[in-house]
Amino acid sequence: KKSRPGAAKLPPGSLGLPVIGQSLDLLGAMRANTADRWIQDRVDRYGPVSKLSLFGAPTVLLTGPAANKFVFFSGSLAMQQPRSMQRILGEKNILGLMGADHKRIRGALTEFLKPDMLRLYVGRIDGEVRRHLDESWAGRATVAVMPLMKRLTFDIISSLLFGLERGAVRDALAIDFMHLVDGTWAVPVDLPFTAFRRSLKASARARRVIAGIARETKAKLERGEATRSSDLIACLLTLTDDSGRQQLSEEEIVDTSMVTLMAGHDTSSILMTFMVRHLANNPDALAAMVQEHDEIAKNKQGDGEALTWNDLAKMKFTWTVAMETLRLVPPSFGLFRRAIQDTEFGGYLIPKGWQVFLVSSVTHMDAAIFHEPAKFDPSRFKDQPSAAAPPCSFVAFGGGPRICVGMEFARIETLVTMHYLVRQFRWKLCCKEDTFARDSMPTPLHGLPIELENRPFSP
Ligand code: HEM
Repeated sequence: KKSRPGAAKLPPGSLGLPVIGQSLDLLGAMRANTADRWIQDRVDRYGPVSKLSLFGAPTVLLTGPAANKFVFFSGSLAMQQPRSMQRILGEKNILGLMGADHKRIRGALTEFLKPDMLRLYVGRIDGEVRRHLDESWAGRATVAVMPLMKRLTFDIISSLLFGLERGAVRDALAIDFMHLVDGTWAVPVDLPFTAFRRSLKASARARRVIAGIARETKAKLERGEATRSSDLIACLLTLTDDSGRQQLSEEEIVDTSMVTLMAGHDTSSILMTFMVRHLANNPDALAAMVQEHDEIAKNKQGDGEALTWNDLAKMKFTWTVAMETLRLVPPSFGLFRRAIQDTEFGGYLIPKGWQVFLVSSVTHMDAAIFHEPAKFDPSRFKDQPSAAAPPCSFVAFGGGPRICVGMEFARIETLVTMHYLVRQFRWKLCCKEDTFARDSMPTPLHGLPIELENRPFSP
């Protein structure tokens, strides 16, 4: 029998110091890469549901597959994005929307990010990856992987979003986005010389550029020089409601583009960076990947022929390497929600207005779900690539109605990049320490410098 909300009691734990709570402790642990331990210690002490306070709000910390399912599907929880993020990405950005508004914008994004549409863009991604490797990797003795991957994923997403080719506009936008990301987790006080002020300025510049591109694209569509499948912005501009009116306002189109630019390059660059690191430490996995990609290359007409959708379908082992990398180093450490009404989980009350903080690492490192969880072992995802584990156990992309809408896109760009990387190069890590800071995304020491060599022999 379901108990009446209000009958349950608050979870165990302490709310800590006023205002500060445990935020500084947690942020410190994230920077020292001991946050997984920090969370596990709390779970050992209080169980999978406990209270604390983070970023100025009383918070319930949740971990484990049942908690994941609750957070992904509960109607009592709303998305919680930091105020700083909302100011920077725009008031109408999808992360802040709920109900019908969320559905409409998510529907518009899905129109563009669905496999049927994405298969048209494999060639364009292929071109971006090859050019990037030729210009920034080939012939160098050492490179820092993370900044290069950030630039590559930024170039790919801006090409697909706006058809924005290389050049001064794209370079300026890339720099604005670097500043913009710095302020998304800042205290949202607009004062001179703060990261937040710099971020807001970068955001305003980026928005002007995007609004300009939207106007140009609209004119091109009217003149018949662009079609709905030209790029995301053309796709958003051509969506109409039942009465034939444009579905999204200009503000919504700009905000949606801002989120997609940010969400669409920061996370996947981390995945690719950590794949490079894991492959350097795991020669067997690298050898299996090389075999997979050599096999695909054999069926191509010379070096010039771009990869196709069918080639990507053959990169099964490579995707297990990506999944295993995401399990060990999920780009988002945790997801935030807010209770919009009193609700209950695991016999405890989550009062209206409280924050919920869902941490994925406890699930990903649970030995009952993933045998020998500390071991890098792509084969655990072999038989059921997307669900080797029980439901809601692999949560790097979230789940439920707000599961990452760019998952398929991330898969494509990762597979294309890895194909050319393992075909062309061999590498060694320059830093032996296997550690990274979480800031809030995983950041390897010095951007992961590697020694690079051309692959001695490509069959
Ligand atoms: C390895 C790469 C990626 C990872 C690990 C990742 C992870 C996630 C996660 C965990 C969420 C859910 C957040 C939550 O529930 O609080 C999410 C949502 C989202 N992601 Fe991704 N993401 C990746 C790549 C991308 C790409 C390439 C795009 C765009 C092209 C993208 C766009 C989005 C958007 C727009 C949402 C919000 C969806 C909504 O609220 O309905 N992501 N992502």
